[in-house]
Amino acid sequence: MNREQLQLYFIMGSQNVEEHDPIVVLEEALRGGITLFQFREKGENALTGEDKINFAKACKALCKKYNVPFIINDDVNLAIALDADGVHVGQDDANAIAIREKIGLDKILGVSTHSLTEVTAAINAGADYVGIGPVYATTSKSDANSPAGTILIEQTAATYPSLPIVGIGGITIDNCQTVIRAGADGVSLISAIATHEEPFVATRQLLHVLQQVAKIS
Ligand SMILES: Cc1ncsc1CCOP(=O)(O)O
Ligand SMILES: C=C1C=NC(C)=NC1=N
Ligand SMILES: [Mg+2]
Repeated sequence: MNREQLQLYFIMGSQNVEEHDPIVVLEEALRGGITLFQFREKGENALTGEDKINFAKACKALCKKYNVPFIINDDVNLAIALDADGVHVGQDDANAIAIREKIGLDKILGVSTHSLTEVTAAINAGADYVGIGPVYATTSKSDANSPAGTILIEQTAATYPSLPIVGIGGITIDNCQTVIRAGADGVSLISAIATHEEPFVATRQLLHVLQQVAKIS
C-alpha cells in the first residue's frame, strides 16, 4: 500500500445508507474516484451469516472492477476467506501482532489508534497505516470516543513522519483540508458520501478539495 491510496478512504456498511441501495452507493463512490474502500458491516441492523458474506463479495467485485483495494473491518476470518486486500482492526479486536501473522505480509493492516502509545504499538505490530480519530463529532459510530481534534494527527506525523495516517470522524468537505494540513495522508469517512443524495457528486467534490491541499512535507 502507498500512502496516496489513503487520500479518500470510503467506509460503508448496509446500515449507513438509509433508504438507498448500498451497492449503488458504493458503485457511485467508486465511479467518483474513492481511493480505498472499507467494508464495515456493524451495529444492530448489520447483516450476518450468508447475507453478510454475499454482500461483502458483491462489494469486493465492485472494488475489483474499479481497481480499488477492498479492506474488511474487524472480521479477519472473512477477510481471509474472501482474499480481501486487507483488514482494519481496533484496539478492542485481537492483538494486531497476531493479526499480522494470520493475514501475512502481503495484505494491508490498518489499526485504529487514539494515543501515541497506541500508534507506537501499531507500528511494532507491522501496521501499514493508522486511523486516528474521531477528529470531529460523528453519528456513525455509536461507541466512538469523544472528538479529539487534530492534535494526535499532528503529534503522530511529527513523531513518525514515514507512517501513513488517515483521519476519521465527522469529516466533510468543509473540514477535510484541515485534517490533511494537520499531517494526515488522507481522510476516511462514512456519512459525507453514504448519506449524500448523489454519492458520485459528493465524491468528486471531496476529491477536488483534497487535491487542492497536499500534505505538508
Ligand atoms: C468508524 C469510525 N471510527 C471513528 S469515527 C467513525 C465513523 C466515521 O463516520 P462519519 O464519517 O460518518 O463521521
Ligand atoms: C475505527 C476506524 C478508524 N479508522 C479507520 C480507517 N477505520 C475504522 N473503522
Ligand atoms: Mg473493531
